[in-house]
Amino acid sequence: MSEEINKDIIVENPAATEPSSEVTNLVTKESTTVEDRPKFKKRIGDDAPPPPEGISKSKWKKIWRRQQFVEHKEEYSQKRREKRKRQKQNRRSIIQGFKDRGEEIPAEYVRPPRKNVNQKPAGFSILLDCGFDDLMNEKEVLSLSNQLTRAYAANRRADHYADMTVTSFNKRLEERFKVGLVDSLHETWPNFKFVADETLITEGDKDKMVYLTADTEETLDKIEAGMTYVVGGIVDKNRHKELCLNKAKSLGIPVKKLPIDEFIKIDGRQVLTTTHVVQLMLKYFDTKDWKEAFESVLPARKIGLPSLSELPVSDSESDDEHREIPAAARMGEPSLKKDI
Ligand SMILES: C[S@@+](CC[C@H](N)C(=O)[O-])C[C@H]1O[C@@H](n2cnc3c(N)ncnc32)[C@H](O)[C@@H]1O
Repeated sequence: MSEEINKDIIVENPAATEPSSEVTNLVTKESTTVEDRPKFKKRIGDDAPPPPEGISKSKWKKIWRRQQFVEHKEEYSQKRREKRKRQKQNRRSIIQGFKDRGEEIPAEYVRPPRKNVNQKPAGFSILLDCGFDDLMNEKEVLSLSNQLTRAYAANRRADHYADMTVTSFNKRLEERFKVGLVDSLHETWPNFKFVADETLITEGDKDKMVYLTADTEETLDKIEAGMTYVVGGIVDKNRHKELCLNKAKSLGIPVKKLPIDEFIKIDGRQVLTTTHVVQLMLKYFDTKDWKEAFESVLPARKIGLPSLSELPVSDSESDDEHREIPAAARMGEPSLKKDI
């Protein structure tokens, strides 16, 4: 099980200390007594014992968290299932309440459809260059396969769909789809092909191609019909610096980065996940507004807004549905925080 899932598990902290004044201000002005104050959720690892000598506090937290997760895996899964069930029931009863009162169901309770029936072709192509199998470990290949399924889902929902192809679909990535993801029926996905080689990249018309990479000063201003955009299909925690830049250079393909600085301030590195890049391109093409695309696709924490776990929560489970979270998360897609 990935650390990603581990980190997302939050446990009630019965012995929670009083919230800081900064956080309290965010909560509610009426909360004056301790009993009134909303409960705070605490992440596993926050209550780790003091670190052994020679290990930093943050590293120790990670080790502790992983250990706790392994030991209590089944218990956590069970809690998660129960919580999801309660949330579902809660949501259903709220919706039923609106129906019973003959009121319109508010937008936040209406789930976006899984596929967009009014889609139009965008006229541009995306090549997901997955020729980096040898540079990933098993977990990263698995993560990449999940990212591809999310890229496909995004392409199904967008108002304009791109023509997408996964290249170098061989080795472990192919194996993963043929075994673990066999039920996804990937071979039947519309507008989403899988090819074993990379001739579409190596022999494509370079004048109509852009290889996207964070490692360049050239900025991509707009997404244009008729163009082919290559996005690196790799999860490497940026171990392999300038990998795609160098590949593009060696093939004579122009490189460009997303116009992040022009529109938002990103906390940390500007290397995004493959899926986020695809989602951003689709969103931009639909809206022609980079700011909106960045704000709706990237996780709040990444662009300097409070993340889910930092926000105070009330007793009501349904409050989870009202927090400020990116569109992708609102659609029930897992965070890609650790997936780059
Ligand atoms: C996780 S990154 C891969 C990082 C890898 N070390 C590299 O050298 O590109 C996945 C892909 O998303 C695209 N990408 C990530 N951040 C980007 C950015 N800021 N601008 C343009 N493309 C980006 C690139 O195509 C990149 O190969």
